[in-house]
Amino acid sequence: MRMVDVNKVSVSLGGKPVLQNVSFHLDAGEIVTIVGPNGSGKSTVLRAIVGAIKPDAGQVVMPGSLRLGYVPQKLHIDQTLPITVARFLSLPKKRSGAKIAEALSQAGVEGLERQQMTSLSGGQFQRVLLARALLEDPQLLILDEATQGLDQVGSAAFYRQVEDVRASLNCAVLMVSHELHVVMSASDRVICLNGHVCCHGSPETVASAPEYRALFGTGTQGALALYRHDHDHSHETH
Ligand SMILES: Nc1ncnc2c1ncn2[C@@H]1O[C@H](COP(=O)(O)OP(=O)(O)OP(=O)(O)O)[C@@H](O)[C@H]1O
Repeated sequence: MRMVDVNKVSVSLGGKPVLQNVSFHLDAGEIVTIVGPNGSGKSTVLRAIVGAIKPDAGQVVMPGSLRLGYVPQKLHIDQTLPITVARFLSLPKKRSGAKIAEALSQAGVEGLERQQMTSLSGGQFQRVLLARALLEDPQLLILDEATQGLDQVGSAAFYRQVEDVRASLNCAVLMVSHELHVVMSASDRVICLNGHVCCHGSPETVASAPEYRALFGTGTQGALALYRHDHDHSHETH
């Protein structure tokens, strides 16, 4: 089932063209990753999808009833502000203890309710943000650089959690990341953006596309193979 159609979208910001004629789609249950250099318009596409920006041309088509969950890059919580995880998850909407416990468990951080937000590790914090998005019971989960500040092992673990969430909720996932080899391996399809769609397809197709290599070099594919090996726990000889 078609979930989101980004149809020939162009956006200018501050008089500068940021997106030109960008088209792609997202089907139910798919994990799609947008990669691209700094300033290539990745966040702008997400903002157009969530309705925070109106395209100058083209349109984003999706069912009006679509439930979205959004995981931001980072959220700053004042170190002096005492707030527990359970309370944080009950803002702005009051949530039942059972619903909070379920979302934390789906995000892989069961039992954190009574911890202070400021005492969480980087990985736990991002998972609490994931839990917050899951409280919406999303049909589409959007993640914008959700693992900034985590090390590579932490990022890989986070994106594996996202794959588990997709498998159990059957939601579509659209994410943006700089960690090419990690996110690409967790994706069904990859869109390489640089103001326009440079190339798209399976992670392997994109990693070997000349347009992608021109932007990112050739280093990624080896890392991709390594991560896949790691991730599958397959032990065939290569
Ligand atoms: N409100 C704004 N006014 C003017 N220019 C903007 C505005 N927001 C973003 N831009 C510009 O639009 C371009 C694309 O920004 P965007 O944040 O979408 O890129 P990105 O690919 O997500 O970048 P990064 O990887 O650095 O997060 C950048 O050149 C940025 O400076």
